[in-house]
Amino acid sequence: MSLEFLTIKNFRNIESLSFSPIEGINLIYGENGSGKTSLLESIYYLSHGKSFRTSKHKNIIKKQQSKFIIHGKKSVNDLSIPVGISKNLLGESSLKIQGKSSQKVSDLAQLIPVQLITPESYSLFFGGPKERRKFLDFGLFHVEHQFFSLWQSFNKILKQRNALLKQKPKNYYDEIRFWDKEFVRLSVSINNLRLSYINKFKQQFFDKICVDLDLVKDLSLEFNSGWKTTNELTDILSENFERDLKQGFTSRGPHKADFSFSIDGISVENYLSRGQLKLLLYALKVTQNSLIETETNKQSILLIDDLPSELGQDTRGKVGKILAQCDSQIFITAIESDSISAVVEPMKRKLEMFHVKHGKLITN
Ligand SMILES: Nc1ncnc2c1ncn2[C@@H]1O[C@H](COP(=O)(O)OP(=O)(O)OP(=O)(O)O)[C@@H](O)[C@H]1O
Repeated sequence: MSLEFLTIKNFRNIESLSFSPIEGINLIYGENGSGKTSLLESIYYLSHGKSFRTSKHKNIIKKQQSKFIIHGKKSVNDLSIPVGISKNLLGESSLKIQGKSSQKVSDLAQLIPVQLITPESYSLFFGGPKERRKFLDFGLFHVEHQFFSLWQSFNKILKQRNALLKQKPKNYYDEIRFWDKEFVRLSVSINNLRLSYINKFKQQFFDKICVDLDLVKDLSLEFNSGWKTTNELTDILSENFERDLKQGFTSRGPHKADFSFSIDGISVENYLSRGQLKLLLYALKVTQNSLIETETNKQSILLIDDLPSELGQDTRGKVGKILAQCDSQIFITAIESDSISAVVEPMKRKLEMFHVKHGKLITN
């Protein structure tokens, strides 16, 4: 169930590169600016249909070239499924799965669950709720089949509701009241799926992934649905109607959901050190991948950019113990090939090293 082959053309500083990753740990190492992150970025692009570094496709296409191409083969139950994506300077994309053109990036995403950890990822704890919702919904997208279509339908209605609140056309009050029935129905369904996912997540996190991690001893995880669920959402929408009308958007609902971690009532971002927050982040991502793996039978992929950055030897060992808890195919970048030995040692998985220089793989 891993990515068994990858070809990249005209992506950042990579003119043409092909390689066969292994199912275990793939270490991509090389000097600053050699193309390590670009390689990870291409795998991320193949699954998400976008970059994690920029929203401008022109930045990604190799200078003086007209388009990039990423092609991969994913093994699924003894089948090798070819997948590919390309984009040109005009922003036109082409997406293929098993030789057939597709319009939906979500088909690619379903096939290849890819999560990313970068040195900046711990901002998940500091940033706004949007990032945390994205994290949660990534798991739901893979684990709960109905989630994606419910979420799409909900967003259509939310957009419509917000437009009515902003523009206030004739009869807007009756129209909003009409749409609110569906708004509430979808909100409750989405919230139920999220609650059930959070419960599974908590179990996996506390009872499996973090059993030996002192860091989480007094940790608690709180989920906020986006409205006070002890009250009916219909009543809450009515109570907030005047305020929503003034603001021009809907202030309560599953689009406002969030989760937070605290230790003895203090939020983790105000309590833990940066290294500890990074460790917690690894635990969250690994929990998510291992849940996807147990619930769906898919092998997921974990991309880790610049793993050694800011982590001491002891913490690297703890990262290794956490990573050992999932069966994901792992891609790690580092400048020095020997800098991740403390991480790899407790994982007890096969390791293959790939040396990148000037956008090319070189054999030592
Ligand atoms: N569109 C592009 N065309 C050509 N080269 C590019 C393009 N975009 C970025 N580059 C260059 O690609 C190189 C590789 O960048 P990348 O971020 O992958 O390096 P890295 O090996 O991860 O480095 P570091 O260890 O410093 O993070 C850089 O020198 C960058 O300037």
